[in-house]
Amino acid sequence: MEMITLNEKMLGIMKTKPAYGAELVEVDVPNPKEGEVLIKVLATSICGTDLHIYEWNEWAQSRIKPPQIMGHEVAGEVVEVGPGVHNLKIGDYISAETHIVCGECYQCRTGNYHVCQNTKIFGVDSDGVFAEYAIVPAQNAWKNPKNIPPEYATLQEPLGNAVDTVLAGSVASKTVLITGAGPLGLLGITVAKASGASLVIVSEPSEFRRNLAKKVGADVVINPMEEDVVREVKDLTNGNGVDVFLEFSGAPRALEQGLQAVTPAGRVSLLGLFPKEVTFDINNLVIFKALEIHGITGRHLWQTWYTVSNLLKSGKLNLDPVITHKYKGFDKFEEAFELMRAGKTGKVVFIP
Ligand SMILES: NC(=O)c1ccc[n+]([C@@H]2O[C@H](COP(=O)([O-])OP(=O)(O)OC[C@H]3O[C@@H](n4cnc5c(N)ncnc54)[C@H](O)[C@@H]3O)[C@@H](O)[C@H]2O)c1
Ligand SMILES: C[C@@H](O)[C@H](N)C(=O)O
Ligand SMILES: [Zn+2]
Ligand SMILES: [Zn+2]
Repeated sequence: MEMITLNEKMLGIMKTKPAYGAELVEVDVPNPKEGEVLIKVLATSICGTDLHIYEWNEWAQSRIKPPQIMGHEVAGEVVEVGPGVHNLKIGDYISAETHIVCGECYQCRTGNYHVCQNTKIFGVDSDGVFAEYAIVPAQNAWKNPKNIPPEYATLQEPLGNAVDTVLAGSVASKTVLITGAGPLGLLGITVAKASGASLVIVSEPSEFRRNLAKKVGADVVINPMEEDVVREVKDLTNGNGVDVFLEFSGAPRALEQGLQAVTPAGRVSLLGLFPKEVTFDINNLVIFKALEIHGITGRHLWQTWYTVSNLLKSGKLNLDPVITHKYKGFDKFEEAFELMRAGKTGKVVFIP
């Protein structure tokens, strides 16, 4: 095993108890076991899932077992390599695919790792990366080029969600409606523009996020609380409706409007998670329109990481306006979570 001298203690944001919030605690720097590496965290970002864990919603109560270090989006440098790791060495810069798949179930053995029946999520089902150091399973590491800024490299995992949604079909030269300009919708906008969409229309109730959507590259923004989304979309597309509808909000009304606004035989990709069952006119809005509909979950693992990495290297992604908050250290983590809760952020990044 390769080793270098490290601090013995580290600061980390820990879900210490089954209740609202989290605590900044000092804990031992962990040791990598068989098949694992220890990284020094260079940047880490907050995902909506971390917010749910922070808020301790129903899903978090059923899944998370405190005490646990939170966080799963990361860019780091390998500082210690555990036994049996041959693909990584000290000094490598890595990020992490968060879905740990079994490789043995029907889906894995037929190439559908993104829906592995035994998926464990790193940072959700195990300690995560909101800390100065973190353990990453070597099989889930993605090697980063050294010239990618850590605050971009940490966004690759959620960028993968956006890539799978936007690029589940072609967008080149097409007209696109995106509903929801939260952190993921914002990433979706830049992926769609970088991939050649001719017109990106964004529906988002929050003025703050509509402004961000504009800065990221949306051609037109609509406030669905005050404007008629379907009429606006039809007016902008010669009455035809958009070629592609990408749902990033999880709002039932947005789903219905998008299905109305997409052109017959158009493509629909659904990433947003709805709070409960949704009712809509499936005959007229899906079947008679002959829509192509995709459910999107996670990423198509490495295939998606290659696409994300190529997009980053192309320099075509406009990520700076998406990163609205950058914190040095974790001291102000409560402020960061509360701002995110209030919808007053794009992506929030910590530089430990
Ligand atoms: N399928 C997956 O694998 C996966 C992975 C990660 C996140 N998600 C889901 O993706 C969605 C987006 O994630 P996020 O972090 O950006 O969430 P978010 O909650 O920050 O963003 C949702 C946005 O939708 C907007 N919105 C609300 N009602 C709307 C309406 N009627 N029309 C248009 N927009 C509306 C909100 O104002 C908000 O800005 C969430 O539902 C999240 O749970 C899915
Ligand atoms: C865990 C979840 O937040 C993660 N971003 C995913 O892609 O599945
Ligand atoms: Zn996440
Ligand atoms: Zn599997």
